[in-house]
Amino acid sequence: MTLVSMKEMLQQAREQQYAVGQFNVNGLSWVHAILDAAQSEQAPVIVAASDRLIDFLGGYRTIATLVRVLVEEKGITVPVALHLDHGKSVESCLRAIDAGFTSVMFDGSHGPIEQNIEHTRQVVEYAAPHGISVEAEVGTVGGVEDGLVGGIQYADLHECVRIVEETGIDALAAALGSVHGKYIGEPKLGFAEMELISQAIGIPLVLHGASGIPLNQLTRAIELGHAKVNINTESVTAWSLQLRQTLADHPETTEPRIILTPARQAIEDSVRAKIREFRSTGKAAAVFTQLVD
Ligand SMILES: O=C(O)C[C@@H](O)[C@H](O)C(=O)COP(=O)(O)O
Ligand SMILES: [Zn+2]
Repeated sequence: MTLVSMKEMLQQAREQQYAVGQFNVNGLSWVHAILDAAQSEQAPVIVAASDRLIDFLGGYRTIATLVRVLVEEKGITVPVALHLDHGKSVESCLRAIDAGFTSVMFDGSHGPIEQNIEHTRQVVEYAAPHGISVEAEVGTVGGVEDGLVGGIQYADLHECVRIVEETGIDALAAALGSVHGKYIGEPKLGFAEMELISQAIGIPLVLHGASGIPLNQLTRAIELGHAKVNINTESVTAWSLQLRQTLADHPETTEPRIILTPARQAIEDSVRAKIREFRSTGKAAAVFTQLVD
């Protein structure tokens, strides 16, 4: 299966009130684990590389080639989108598209709304003719984002409507109380604002900072239009806990396969559990129907 844009999979998910998981890549183990979990669950999936990690991962072309080839080599048949997460500039989004990413997020949420709209529009103008989906962000997700610690700033309804209408994006991350990284205390999402924004924009919402959000709040957010849910902290936590455990259990070993295989399995188990929570298990076939229509 070739990589696909996330447009159709998110429209379908929004209509049927489930969510497609976006799982961030932090190394080769993540690509294996995410693809294997999605395939075994027969779920559409979004494999994401965060712009802040592109150099660490070897550059846009390396990531795009790796994911594309691994999908082929593993015989993955479920729909897979390769997404640039938190794209820092118009240029980085364009470079990702040229390298073979099938979806990009332009994150202009730290600047003024006029600039966010203008830059997002430039990304959409380049992406749309290539069949590439675009996500934008309004408001500020709390916690560590792009290496900066910041507070939560709720998305403004009118800014959300403007960015959708003036740019033609496929999905919107509207910050409504979620936090990147670990939550201190119970997360409290703004469901009243979420309902208003979802109805007003009429396109899929994206939930950033979804690790650690209790299932009841996650389910409500999905029912209110979140068709894409981003997970990184839960998978890196599962990976690092297992890695520490394996090293403690086998202090004598220097064999990478022995050290890394259980950690990769821990990521896969964590991704599989999230796919089930998002109710996207078994939805691959339905997305295909939409893709050929
Ligand atoms: O860490 C990154 O660069 C990617 C994340 O921001 C991702 O977009 C996300 O929202 C994951 O949230 P988390 O798992 O709750 O930290
Ligand atoms: Zn995020």
